[in-house]
Order: sequence, then C-alpha cells, then structure tokens
Amino acid sequence: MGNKELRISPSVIRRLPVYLRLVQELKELSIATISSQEMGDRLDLNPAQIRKDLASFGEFGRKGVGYNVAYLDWKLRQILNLDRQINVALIGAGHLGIALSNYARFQSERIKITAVFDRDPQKIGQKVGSLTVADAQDLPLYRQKYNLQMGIIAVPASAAQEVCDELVAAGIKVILNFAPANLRIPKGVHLRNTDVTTELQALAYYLENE
Ligand SMILES: NC(=O)c1ccc[n+]([C@@H]2O[C@H](COP(=O)([O-])OP(=O)(O)OC[C@H]3O[C@@H](n4cnc5c(N)ncnc54)[C@H](O)[C@@H]3O)[C@@H](O)[C@H]2O)c1
Repeated sequence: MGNKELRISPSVIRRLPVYLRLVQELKELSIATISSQEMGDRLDLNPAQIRKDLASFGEFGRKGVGYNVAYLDWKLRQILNLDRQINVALIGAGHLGIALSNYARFQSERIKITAVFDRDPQKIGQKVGSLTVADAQDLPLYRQKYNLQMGIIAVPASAAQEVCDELVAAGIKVILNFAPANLRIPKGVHLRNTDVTTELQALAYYLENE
C-alpha cells in the first residue's frame, strides 16, 4: 500500500467505493459522461462534496461536460488499488465464512478470497467452493506463497482477538472483522468492523410502537 491514503481523509476514502459502484451502474447503462449534479442526485450526496472528493486526486472532470465514466472507473480503481488482484485470507470456515467465500461479487472487483483457514480438524482439508480449508497455523506460509494482503475474520467473538493478532503477526495490515468484538490493533494496521446485529438494533429504534 502506498502512503497516498495518509493525505486523504477516511471519510473521502469511504465514499470512493460508492462512486465506483455508481460508475459500474452507469457503464451497464452505456452512459459515457456524468455531471457531479447527476451523481449527487443518484447518490443523494451534495455535488460540491463529490467535486471536492474527486478533485483531491487531480482534475478529472470538465466544466460543462462532467466526468468521463470510463476514466472515472479507471481512476477510482487506481486510487483504491483495485487495478490489481488483491488476495484475501479468510479465517473461519463456518456459516459466514462459507457464504463469503461463495460470494462472487468480490471476485469481479479484483478482491479474491485466495485462502480459507480454520483450526477445527474436521474442517481442515474440506472443500469450500474451489478452495481447500487450510490449517490456521499455516497462515504465515500461505501469506508468503499467495501474497495474501487482506484478512477477513469470520470466527466467534471469543477467538477474534487471537485471530486478529495472528493476521497481524503474519504481516497482514488490512483486516475486515465480522465478529462482534472490539479488537485491539497496532499502529499501521487498518481494521473495519461490520456488525449486522448492531445495525439491526440501531434500525429497531425507528420502529413505531404499536
Ligand atoms: N452467520 C451469520 O449470519 C453471521 C452474520 C454476521 C456476523 N457473524 C459473526 O461471524 C462470526 C462467525 O459466525 P458463524 O456463524 O460463521 O460461526 P460458525 O461457528 O459457523 O463458524 C466459526 C468458525 O470459526 C472457526 N474458528 C474458531 N476459532 C478459530 C481460530 N482461532 N482460528 C481459526 N478458526 C477458528 C470454527 O472452527 C468455525 O469453523 C461470528 O463472530 C458471528 O458473530 C455471523
């Protein structure tokens, strides 16, 4: 990973994949150019914000013409390092791990689950899609062999910190955690948590009381 992200705020980085998703939709609709106004309408975002976000990476829109969709696609992928294959280590070949391994959309986005690990002897050696579940102890070996750069934690909360530490020790610095646990990470490691339960709990607030 380059040091380019250090200059760009995390909130801008979070919006870039949203722009990229819109760009994919536009490509499917054979739309060749789009203005920041139209992007804002489609994404429910302020067009000035979009222009400012994109301008952080240089001038690539033209006044009165808008953004060239193909160029935007190329540029966003370049910024997000999605112009190359990113190999992912998935830890935990349980219900969620298997579902994630079979989720084809990652593949098309150049993010590929290249190795699946577990520590349960019953699971090690089993097939998950086209992959064979490996022993979690062998993570450092696989990390080198397959250039694993990203980790996904799909183990129970009780094992999540230990797995996180193993990923970090193996040299993986970018981690997505699905376990409902607050993980400690050293400086230089980037962690994102996704917790379906807390999302649902927050949504439950909006239910009307009967
Ligand atoms: N299943 C879901 O729909 C879902 C949704 C959101 C979040 N989650 C969270 O994702 C995590 C996994 O959920 P699940 O339903 O797949 O659980 P699961 O019990 O089906 O699978 C967990 C797997 O992790 C493995 N494991 C445990 N400790 C390990 C370790 N130290 N190293 C390597 N592997 C280890 C187990 O052997 C098992 O195969 C949980 O934290 C859960 O809360 C699950």
